[in-house]
Amino acid sequence: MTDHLDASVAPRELHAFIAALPKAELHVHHVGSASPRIVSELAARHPDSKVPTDPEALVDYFTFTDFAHFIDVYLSVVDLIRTPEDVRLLTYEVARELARQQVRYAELTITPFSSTRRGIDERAFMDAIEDARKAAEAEFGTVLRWCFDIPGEAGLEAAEETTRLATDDRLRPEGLVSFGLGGPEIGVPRPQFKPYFDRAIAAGLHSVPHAGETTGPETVWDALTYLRAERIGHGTSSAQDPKLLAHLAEQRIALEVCPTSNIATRAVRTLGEHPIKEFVRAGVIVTINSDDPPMFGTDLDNEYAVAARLLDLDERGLAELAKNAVDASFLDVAGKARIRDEIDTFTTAWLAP
Ligand SMILES: Nc1ncnc2c1ncn2[C@@H]1O[C@H](CCC(=O)c2cccc(C(=O)O)c2)[C@@H](O)[C@H]1O
Ligand SMILES: [Zn+2]
Repeated sequence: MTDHLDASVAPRELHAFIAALPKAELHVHHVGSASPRIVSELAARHPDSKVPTDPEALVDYFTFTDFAHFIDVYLSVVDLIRTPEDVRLLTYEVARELARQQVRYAELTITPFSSTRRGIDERAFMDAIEDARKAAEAEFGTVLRWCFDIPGEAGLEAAEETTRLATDDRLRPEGLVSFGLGGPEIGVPRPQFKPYFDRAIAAGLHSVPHAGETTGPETVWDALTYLRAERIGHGTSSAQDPKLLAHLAEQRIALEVCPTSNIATRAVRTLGEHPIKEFVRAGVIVTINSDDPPMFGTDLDNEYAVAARLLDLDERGLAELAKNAVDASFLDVAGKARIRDEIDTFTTAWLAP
């Protein structure tokens, strides 16, 4: 990423603080978190794939000309995940990477339709993610929860299948807490997904669609009105609509901001033009997230460093950002209090003379 607001300009002590700060991650995709090592290993196992087997070649492969190109490449990686064991390994390794960054709690967006339509047995899929979740919590101490998302461009068949997998009591995994909608927004109107979100919400799931990443603020309004969104994935274009910003602030609907993602997919031209500062100025709750970290050459720590630069934050400001994510999460009250306390204790100790 070449930008004059490169996160590497943040002082070294601030990087060390971020690396050790206990955090929560609310917007990170399962397949989009596959490390270069895992991607190249899977690519070598499947020589029919166009994904490079050399981790270094992946840097070029993960350079996107626009959002549509990003989704194309994303799906070529989805194609590499073919067995329940691939799913289990991927999930476990994602948790390891989150734990390395002191992530105590993460809501991982999973697209089960993409796996079941490629022939992975639905029962085996659920068992694989749950097995990895439990192992990760026991071994790394990181608590994982799932958001199942509809790949909107795949149509209402995908919506039906995702809703079924998320609401059928015999299938729905214990770790599932929310329901989302991802993929391209252009030509994929949000209102058509209302009946599916209604069913998911009735089954006790929280609504967290992507909106306003690649289209205007009207998509964010649609996500609020039709899909009853409790948080918004990205919501970048909300900055174009002061009434929307005021509404998000007043209703305490948090935005899941992923700065580097927005540059990598070319949703935003440069980091300097990213509207995160306008969100904060308008009183909107901002959380910092990594989206598809290896594909965008980033990780959650780097996103916090980017945020520190864009918002001119010191350690206390970064701790407040980390607490925003805890508060906006779907953890229970006791779970939130535990991580908030940990953040406060850590920050106080770090800043003590
Ligand atoms: N920044 C992002 N913004 C939005 N979404 C993002 C982002 N990053 C990752 N995603 C993921 O991409 C998927 C898209 C998958 C998709 O469009 C599709 C279309 C047709 C067929 C199939 C298939 O599987 O056969 C899939 C989404 O569901 C979402 O989980
Ligand atoms: Zn996303």
